Amino acid sequence: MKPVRTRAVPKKTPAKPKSFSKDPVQVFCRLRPMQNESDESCMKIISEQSIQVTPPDTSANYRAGTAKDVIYSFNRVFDESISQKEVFETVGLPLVKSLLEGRNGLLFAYGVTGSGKTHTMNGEPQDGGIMPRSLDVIFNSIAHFQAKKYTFKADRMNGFEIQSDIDALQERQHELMRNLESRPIKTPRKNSDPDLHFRQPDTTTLDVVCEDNTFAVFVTYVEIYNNSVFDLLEEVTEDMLRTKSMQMKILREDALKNMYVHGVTEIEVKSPEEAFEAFYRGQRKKRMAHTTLNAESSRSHSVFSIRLVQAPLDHHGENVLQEKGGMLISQLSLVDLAGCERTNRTKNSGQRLREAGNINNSLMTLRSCLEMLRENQLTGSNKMVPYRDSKLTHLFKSYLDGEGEVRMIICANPRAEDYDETMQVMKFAEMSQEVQIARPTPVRVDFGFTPGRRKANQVFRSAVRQLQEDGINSNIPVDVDVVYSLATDLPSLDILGPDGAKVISELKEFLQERMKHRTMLQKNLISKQEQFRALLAEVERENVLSKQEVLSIQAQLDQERSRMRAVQTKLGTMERQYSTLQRRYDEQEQQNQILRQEKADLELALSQSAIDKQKVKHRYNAKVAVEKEKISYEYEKKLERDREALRHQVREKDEKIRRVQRALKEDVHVPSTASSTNSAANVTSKSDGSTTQSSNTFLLRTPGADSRRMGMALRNPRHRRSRSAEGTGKWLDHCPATPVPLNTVFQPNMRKRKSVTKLTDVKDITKGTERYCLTTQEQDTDGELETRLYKGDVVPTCSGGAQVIFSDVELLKQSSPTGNASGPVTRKRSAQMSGTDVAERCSTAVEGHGKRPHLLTKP
Ligand SMILES: Nc1ncnc2c1ncn2[C@@H]1O[C@H](COP(=O)(O)OP(=O)(O)OP(=O)(O)O)[C@@H](O)[C@H]1O
Repeated sequence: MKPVRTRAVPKKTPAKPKSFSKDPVQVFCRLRPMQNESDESCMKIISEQSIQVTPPDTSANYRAGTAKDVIYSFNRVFDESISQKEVFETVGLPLVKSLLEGRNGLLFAYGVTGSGKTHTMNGEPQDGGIMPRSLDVIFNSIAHFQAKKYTFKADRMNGFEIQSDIDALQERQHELMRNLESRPIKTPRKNSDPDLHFRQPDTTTLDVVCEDNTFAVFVTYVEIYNNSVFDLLEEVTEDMLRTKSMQMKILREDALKNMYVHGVTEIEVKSPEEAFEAFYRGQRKKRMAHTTLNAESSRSHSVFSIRLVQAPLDHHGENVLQEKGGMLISQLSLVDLAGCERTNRTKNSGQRLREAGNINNSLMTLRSCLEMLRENQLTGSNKMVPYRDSKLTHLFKSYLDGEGEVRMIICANPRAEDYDETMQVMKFAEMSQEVQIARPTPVRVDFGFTPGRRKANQVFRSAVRQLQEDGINSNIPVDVDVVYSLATDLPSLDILGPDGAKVISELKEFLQERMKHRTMLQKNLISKQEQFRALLAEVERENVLSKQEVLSIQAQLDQERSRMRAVQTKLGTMERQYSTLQRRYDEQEQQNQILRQEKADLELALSQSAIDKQKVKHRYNAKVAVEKEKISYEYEKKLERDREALRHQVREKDEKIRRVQRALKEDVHVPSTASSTNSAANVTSKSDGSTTQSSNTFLLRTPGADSRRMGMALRNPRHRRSRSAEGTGKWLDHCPATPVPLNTVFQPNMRKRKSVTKLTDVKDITKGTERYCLTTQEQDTDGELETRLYKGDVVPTCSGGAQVIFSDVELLKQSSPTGNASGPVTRKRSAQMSGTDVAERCSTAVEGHGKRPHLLTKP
């Protein structure tokens, strides 16, 4: 059977002017069931459209004393027992219908964290949410009208191109080869991934599609995380997946002022299952996290977009018309917003806290945009709406500012703990209902083709097939072209009888009909010409816009290239600097290594030498102790011997004296034999009173025998002054207050000195004094005067005082010429002072004399 040949004149509907009719944002509210039976509810549904919220005792309102019941009204309120299907039919299905009819739609799921947004949007495989049901309905509705894959191809500027059958076929073959050759990188399945085998598809079919069109479905899935857009369907390497370093996407505006994600992966799907496969692939990359309030909380806003592309079939009702103008693109965006949350409840920190901050900020911007839109619409003002403050609002600018059907489903958890946050959500939702959005008006171009041509073609083809099967020649041409003719053929003009007038009137009628028809065709032609001109103008406009866009993209590209070059140069410089620094660091590290080694060696040597020193010290201490003992023993013995000798001498002297006395008694005049025995003898007085002395003799006043008579020592050229105190330093001469005059030249030679008899001021010893001399005088065992000079160096101490380190003892001793053959004065020097004696003297010296200094008894 030949398809119906119509006489329809091809009409092209001119582009409709922008619709000025507006619809408010439709808002629905869904309560989720309580988790625990013991939880207190703060919400009560009072009608299909209204809900009452009562502040619990724990709420901020209650505490502030401003608590009161509030009733909120929405397009519909769903209670806890509502089914997913019912929610879909009320909220989602009208949007799917609009999509199939070529209108754009946007659905937000908004609410506090854990209130059931994801549950409402996605649901479970057994009981799907709005998204899977929408896909089911779309594919059910276009099932028989789908275009072959790759008939439509995304042009990456938010538009589509129609490919020829051959190109589409080639692409299909390439895809097949690709799939055979390489296994695509698959994101690992999570345990939480649903098993689609148990899926219960929605069987609803909408009978609104234009049957003479062909359809294709494309899906994109993006997330807005920390105010950046990421493509969840982008093919990523395993590394990128592991490190979650996906590339950020930018938002752009197309020629028709629609916002889109530049370079987003748009996948053509031929069945709901293919769409789910893509969705769950993206879902695995979506940022989810466990929080206090939700075990699987979305940390980003996710946008799953379904784009439906439809284009009319040609006049045969068989192939897609290769006219870009006939294409109609509609989009449904399903947005699962991340839940608003108060950080003091979630106890989030670190990355979770930053995410929560970004989520709350973007939701706040959405709120501000809708508030500003409402204000502009109510007051007629034209304040700037801050779409660009957040990627979320920027992406949906074309809906809010332009055309589209916007709906919002508020998910609420009725438990009392969520009251404060839920109130904010409710207020925002109620306010949103006052925002008006322009009603979308799909522009369909009428090419004047016969409606129902697809069906006619199908019937015709099946008839041809049937004829062929029956063996009948079925080469029947198909022609459904529009017929342009003035009318049917002229009626017969032969006037054969008296009824010629009738023929003439018929002819007249025919001609009038023809003239009418001609006028109609002329009008039609004129209107077609106008439409064509308008179409041409539109095409030209699009062309100009495209050229402008190309130019701007070109300029951007150039800019990007030059920026990239600059960055590369900088990178090169940085790399060089880095390698120099790295080299220096390595050298330094080597140096440090060597120094550390040397330090370790030195420390080892030091500890070894300390051990050696300790050993030597022990050895010498032992030796010194032995020597000391030995010397002291010998000294004791010698002392004993000396005493014995002295006693012997004393006895002899006594004996001599007694003999002298006896002799004196016996004989009063005694010759000058006493000169050899008298210690004060052999001094002759001169007439001028000066004293002279024979060589090698002294006139000495000993404190013992001669009592305390003073006299000048005779000078003996053989004797020099003591050199023991020579030197440049300043001396502190510490001598007794009343020294026994020695009458000797053997005085210490202190050029610079300060004499003290008592050390009362520490400054005496600390200020400028370098050397110290302590003079003591005492009697020896023979009763002779023994003068000792203890000399030492003054060394400052760290506490600001001074200490004296004795280094020398000088002994000045005199004895009677008769009692000691070795001479009248014996000078001994000793550097061997007992440590304890020196310390005693030293402390006495430094602290000052409280009493007379001790006299040393040891030589
Ligand atoms: N209406 C409901 N019926 C049954 N279970 C529900 C319902 N709403 C939510 N739930 C359950 O509550 C839990 C949290 O829900 P969901 O993940 O959808 O919350 P959300 O609002 O998306 O949270 P977030 O903003 O943190 O991502 C899930 O286990 C979900 O199955």
